[in-house]
Amino acid sequence: MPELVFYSGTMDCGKSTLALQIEHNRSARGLRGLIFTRNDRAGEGRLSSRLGLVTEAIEAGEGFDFHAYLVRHLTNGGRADYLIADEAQFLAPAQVDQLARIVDDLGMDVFAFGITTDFRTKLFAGSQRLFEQADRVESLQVEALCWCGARATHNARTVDGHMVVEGAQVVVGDISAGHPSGEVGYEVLCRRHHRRRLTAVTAGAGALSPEVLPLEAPESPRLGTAQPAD
Ligand SMILES: Nc1ncnc2c1ncn2[C@@H]1O[C@H](COP(=O)(O)OP(=O)(O)O)[C@@H](O)[C@H]1O
Ligand SMILES: Cc1cn([C@H]2C[C@H](O)[C@@H](COP(=O)(O)O)O2)c(=O)[nH]c1=O
Repeated sequence: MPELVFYSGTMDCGKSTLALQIEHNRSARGLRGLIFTRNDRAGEGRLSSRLGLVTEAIEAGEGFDFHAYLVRHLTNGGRADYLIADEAQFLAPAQVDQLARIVDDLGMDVFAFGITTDFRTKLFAGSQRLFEQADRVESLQVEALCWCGARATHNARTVDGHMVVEGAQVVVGDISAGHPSGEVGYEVLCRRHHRRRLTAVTAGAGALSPEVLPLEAPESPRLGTAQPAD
């Protein structure tokens, strides 16, 4: 049975890498896929992984109709055995419904990849609809880690390494400690540190270190940083 599968997680947990692996394995066996994305960091019409791999993709912007595109493609003699949609959190609910229709009416597997929640811990509309419509929701096996060593479950938006909680939901960007001054970046955190707005910079943690473990211990006063109230 064809399926709509949603691979969901935080930023930097390997979603795009997995999308490229699925594409590689299937095309190596003679299957033909169509690859879609929206707002990839590498630019329009690109699906890129932090491991350095990148492939061309069809940009599924606002108003793009997946079902109509597929029907046109097939009517014109094109072939498609499966479909990949990266950055699916940015899709509109109606576009996710089109993906579900492709599975049901055209009999194709659809693999969607996206982050679950935004920097304010709210579900993206595309992700919410995927949770509602997917046959399966899968977590990635490689866990992204918070600076404290715990599994990262939340995405923080940062400016100069400090977590911010105001701003537009969509700001394309990357996780990195080295953003130029004032530029928006992202950092993955555990819930505990997201709640306290404690990033690696504000916690004074350069790299994951045994000194910040065990996780149960209170944030060390050694760090000397003020902790925002809950
Ligand atoms: N230099 C590196 N060496 C090995 N693995 C890396 C390197 N840089 C990134 N990665 C891996 O790539 C993952 C991010 O992959 P990516 O597909 O770009 O994530 P996502 O699409 O979920 O944001 C990281 O979790 C890490 O496992
Ligand atoms: C948390 C959050 C993220 N984004 C953007 C930042 C990136 O461009 C993508 C996620 O890409 P990844 O391949 O999963 O790293 O989403 C955003 O616009 N708003 C947010 O709140």
